[in-house]
Amino acid sequence: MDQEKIKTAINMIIEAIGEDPNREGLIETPDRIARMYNEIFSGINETPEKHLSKVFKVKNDDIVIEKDIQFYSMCEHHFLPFFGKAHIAYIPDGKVVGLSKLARTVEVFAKRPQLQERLTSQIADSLMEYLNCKGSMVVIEAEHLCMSMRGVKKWGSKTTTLVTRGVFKDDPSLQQQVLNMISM
Ligand SMILES: Nc1nc2c(ncn2[C@@H]2O[C@H](COP(=O)(O)OP(=O)(O)OP(=O)(O)O)[C@@H](O)[C@H]2O)c(=O)[nH]1
Ligand SMILES: [Zn+2]
Repeated sequence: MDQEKIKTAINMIIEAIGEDPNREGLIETPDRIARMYNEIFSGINETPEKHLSKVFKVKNDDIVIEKDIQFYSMCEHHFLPFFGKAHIAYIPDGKVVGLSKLARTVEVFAKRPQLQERLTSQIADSLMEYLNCKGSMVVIEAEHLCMSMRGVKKWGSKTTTLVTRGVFKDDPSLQQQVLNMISM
């Protein structure tokens, strides 16, 4: 990531909104924002492959659910945060991953300029691709600051997205089982 370019751009934004980039409180702001972008956009050039390739062999093919994985992401339209919880379910095919790797996968895709729909499908697709599981289902519930602090200003509204892949795709009873377990 080009830290110097971010600093120059933020400096210009500060000037453009009619503020003084040299006043005490703002003087370090371009540098702070450059460091912050480095952190919150750290998933741009990452893939979850390294997290999902360390697997443990199992004999069963019973459902695994990791729910309430909290995340923060950035709306690509306004560069404002959206945040909430991701719930991941998958049906293994002879191998499972460490539970933390599911949360790491969420982080890789959340730390980019995003759309909630894309975030949801990227997580589901990467489980299919790297874990070769029989099916994956991802539900994300989130609040978008671009909906609450500006524009339409609907504070507290939530967006829910659901993606199913593999054996979950055409099995409403399996999907219902996951939804029941998520709401436990
Ligand atoms: N589908 C989807 N839309 C999103 C997401 N994040 C933000 N948006 C929407 O993106 C849209 C961008 O609409 P535009 O009309 O281009 O921008 P705008 O004039 O700022 O729109 P308003 O928010 O209605 O003021 C808005 O409706 C946002 O609510 C997301 O994750 N998924
Ligand atoms: Zn937005």
